Amino acid sequence: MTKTQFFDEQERTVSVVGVDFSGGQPKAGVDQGPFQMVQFGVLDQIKELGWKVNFDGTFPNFQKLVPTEDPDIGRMKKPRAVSSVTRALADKVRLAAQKGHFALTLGGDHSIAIGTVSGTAAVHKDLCVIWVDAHADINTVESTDSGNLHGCPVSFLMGLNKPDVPQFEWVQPCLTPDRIVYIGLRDVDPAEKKILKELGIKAFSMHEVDRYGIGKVVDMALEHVNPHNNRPIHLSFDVDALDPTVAPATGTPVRGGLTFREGHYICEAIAETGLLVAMDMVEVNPALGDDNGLLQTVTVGCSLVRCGLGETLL
Ligand SMILES: NC(=[NH2+])NCCC[C@H](N)C(=O)O
Ligand SMILES: [Mn+2]
Ligand SMILES: [Mn+2]
Repeated sequence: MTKTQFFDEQERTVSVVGVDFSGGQPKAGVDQGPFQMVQFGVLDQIKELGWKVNFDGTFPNFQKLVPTEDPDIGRMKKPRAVSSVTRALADKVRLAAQKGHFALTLGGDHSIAIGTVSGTAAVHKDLCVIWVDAHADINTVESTDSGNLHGCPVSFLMGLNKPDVPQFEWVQPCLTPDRIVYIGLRDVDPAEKKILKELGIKAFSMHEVDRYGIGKVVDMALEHVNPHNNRPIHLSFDVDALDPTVAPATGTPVRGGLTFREGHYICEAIAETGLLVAMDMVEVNPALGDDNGLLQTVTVGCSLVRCGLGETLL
C-alpha cells in the first residue's frame, strides 16, 4: 500500500509551539508543561531522530495574550483568554502546516486543541483526529458542569455550540463525527455520553482496551477514521489518558488508565502509518505531585512525542 506523506519529506521539519497556557482549567502549573519538556531535552531528542526543529518559543509566549479581566460568560470560564490564545495558536499551527512542517504543540491545557486542530484542518482538508484521553472533552457551553473550557474543545471544532458563541466565532467547524475517534475514555459526563451517542462518534474506552487489547483497538480506530489510509492524521494526546501511576502530574487524573506501553504503542502505530501531520501533548502539570511524579510525567510526555515522530524500539 502506498502511504501518502503530507509533510515535506526532504525538509523533515518539526515546528514546535510551546503553549504556556492554563486558562482552560483552574489549576496553576500546566502552563509550565512546555517549559519542562523543553528543559528535559525534547527538542534535541527530536533532532536525534533526524528531524530539523523549528522552535521560536521563548516563554512566556501565549500568557501575554490573556486579558486581565475575563468574567464568566454563561457557564464558560475565561472565555476571552481561551479564545485569544487558541486563535493565535491556530495561526501558528496553520503556518507550520503550510510550510509542510509537522506541527508539534506542547501544552498547556487541552482547550488549546481548539487552536491546533483548527490550524491543521485549515491546511489539510481531509484531516482526521485521534483523541487519546480519559475524557471526551466534548461538553458544549451549555452542557459543561465545570465551565472549564478544556472540557469543551471538541464541541467547538465540530460546531456544536448553537447559537455561535461570539468569542469563538472565528472557529470554523472543521470536524465531522466520522473524522474523530477516541481512545482511553473512562470519565465521560452524562451529557457527553448523550452527544457521543447521538452523533455516532466512535470511542474506544478502557473497556474496549481491556477487551480487545491495544493492538486491535488502534487498528479499529484507524480503520474507522481513515478507511482508505489516505487522510492526514492529527493526534491530540492528553497525558491523563495514561494511568495516574504512569503520569501523576496532571490536573484531572482518573484511575484505570493506559499503561506505559499502551500509550507508547498508540503513538508508534500512528506514526507507522506515515500519515501523522500534527501532534499535541497536553495537560502535563509540573506543579502537581512530588518531584518523582513530575519527572515521571515530563519524561513520559517527551517519550510519547518521540514515538509520534518515529522513534521505534528496534
Ligand atoms: N482535558 C481535560 N483534562 N478535560 C477534563 C474535563 C473534565 C470534565 N468532563 C469537564 O468538562 O470539566
Ligand atoms: Mn483528560
Ligand atoms: Mn483532554
